[in-house]
Amino acid sequence: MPPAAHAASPSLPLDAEGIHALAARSMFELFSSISQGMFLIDKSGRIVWVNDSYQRFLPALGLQSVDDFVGHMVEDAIPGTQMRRVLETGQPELIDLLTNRAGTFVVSRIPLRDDAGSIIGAIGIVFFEHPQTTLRPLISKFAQMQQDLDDARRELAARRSQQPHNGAGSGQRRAKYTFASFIGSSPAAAEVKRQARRAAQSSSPVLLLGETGTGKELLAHAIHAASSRAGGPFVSVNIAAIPETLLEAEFFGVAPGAYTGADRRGRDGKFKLADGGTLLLDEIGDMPVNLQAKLLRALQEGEIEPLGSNRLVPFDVRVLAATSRDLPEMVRAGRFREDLFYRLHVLPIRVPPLRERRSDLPALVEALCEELALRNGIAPPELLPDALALLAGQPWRGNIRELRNVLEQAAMRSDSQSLDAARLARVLREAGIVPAAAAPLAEHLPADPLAGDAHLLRSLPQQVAELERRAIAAALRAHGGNKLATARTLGISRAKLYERLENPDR
Ligand SMILES: Nc1ncnc2c1ncn2[C@@H]1O[C@H](COP(=O)(O)OP(=O)(O)OP(=O)(O)O)[C@@H](O)[C@H]1O
Repeated sequence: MPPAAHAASPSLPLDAEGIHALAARSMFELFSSISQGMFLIDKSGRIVWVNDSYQRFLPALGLQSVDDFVGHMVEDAIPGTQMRRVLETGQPELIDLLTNRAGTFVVSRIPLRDDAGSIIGAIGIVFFEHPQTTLRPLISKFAQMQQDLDDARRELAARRSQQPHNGAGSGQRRAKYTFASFIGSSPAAAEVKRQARRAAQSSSPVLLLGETGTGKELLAHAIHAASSRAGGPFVSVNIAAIPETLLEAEFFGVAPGAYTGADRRGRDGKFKLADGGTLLLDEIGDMPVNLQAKLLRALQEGEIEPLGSNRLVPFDVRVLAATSRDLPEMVRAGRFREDLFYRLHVLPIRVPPLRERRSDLPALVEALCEELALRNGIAPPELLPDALALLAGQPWRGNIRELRNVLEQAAMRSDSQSLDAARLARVLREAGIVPAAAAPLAEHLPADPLAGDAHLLRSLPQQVAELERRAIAAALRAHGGNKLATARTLGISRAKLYERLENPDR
């Protein structure tokens, strides 16, 4: 039975048993006062006691008074509760997340036993409500630590691959994404994936052109992962992020003895690190003109000259380049070498902005919400139809990166799991975006409205293949990835489905 809610009596005998009883009682009182709420159930699962602070959750649970709570079976009063599991297993659950109509909570469930060790009931404790906001500092700290750990691991891998007995091709730098990571089945997304898959089969340079945040880097990873070099390293260098004076060493490396001090031993450049694999030259439009000539020479000769050395070192690297700048315009203005442009422009791929593939928005939102929920340890936010329509109306100049940031901010600032248009509009304004009018939900449209009929002016087999791809993707989504159910819905055999999935371009 619930202990009295007053301080422990000083008259208790202070033998071992008495101290134990005192400790148990003060722990109970401590938890009752520091937590957001606490209740007890008996061994049948009936609620027998609730403390005062818990009672403020009752209206959100749809209950009028304590009488609707105490005396009722726990699962009737608290949707989604796992208290019965504790009665059944006898195992405490020290920390768990519970989400129901009243919100998301960090909870503890502790079994209660009698002197003979039999379960006589359980204590339910709510430690935090709205962990998305109350635990935010903790979650951010954890995310930061995770980031630091990832950085340290990358650094370590980079150092190892620079050591002479552990070659750069040891495969520690792997692609982070595959084509499956590129979400979207709109005509524009399907076309860019088709071109990128083709590019993966070739060894020529690829130039990824598109606005910021459209997924150029993601596609570069995917091209590498699907290419014959997938077993080799994938190395990326962000030219815009490196000071001009350090770029040459970063690209081509430094010979031993070229510098005094810490760098005396020499250092491999990105071309060496990517040997046997793929090198992404990200933000190639930011390459200083004097280095453009050196890069062109390296690409033409297949050899680099580390700083401070007079030796040419051959490399075996497949080069991908990406930029959000207007490279042809830069060539016209004399800010980018024409010969280097043509050297890189062998397989150009234009990655479309989000506003040209608005019909991908629902799928992107779903994938991004799941990703951010996993990363932040929260339940994935759900967007109500008016919220999706609002997102569909925005120009998204920062594209998918901007969409992801907006969703993350909305999820972190919201106490509820479902997000409506009003809440999102507030987040957009706080992010400095004046919300544009909502647009009809893309999934109700026959095709991408901005694409007009242009997507129909292609060969029929191409369009049929595309329709098949979209139908397969939609059926897979509807069946949560279950291939047998997908094949049944589409009226094809499972073998045929696998064949199509493996070779979507047929
Ligand atoms: N089609 C997509 N599906 C899922 N996520 C995507 C997609 N495209 C981009 N993203 C995500 O959006 C973010 C930005 O993508 P990425 O860095 O590849 O863009 P970018 O075009 O290289 O941008 P920048 O030019 O600014 O470097 C990444 O987190 C990426 O995972």
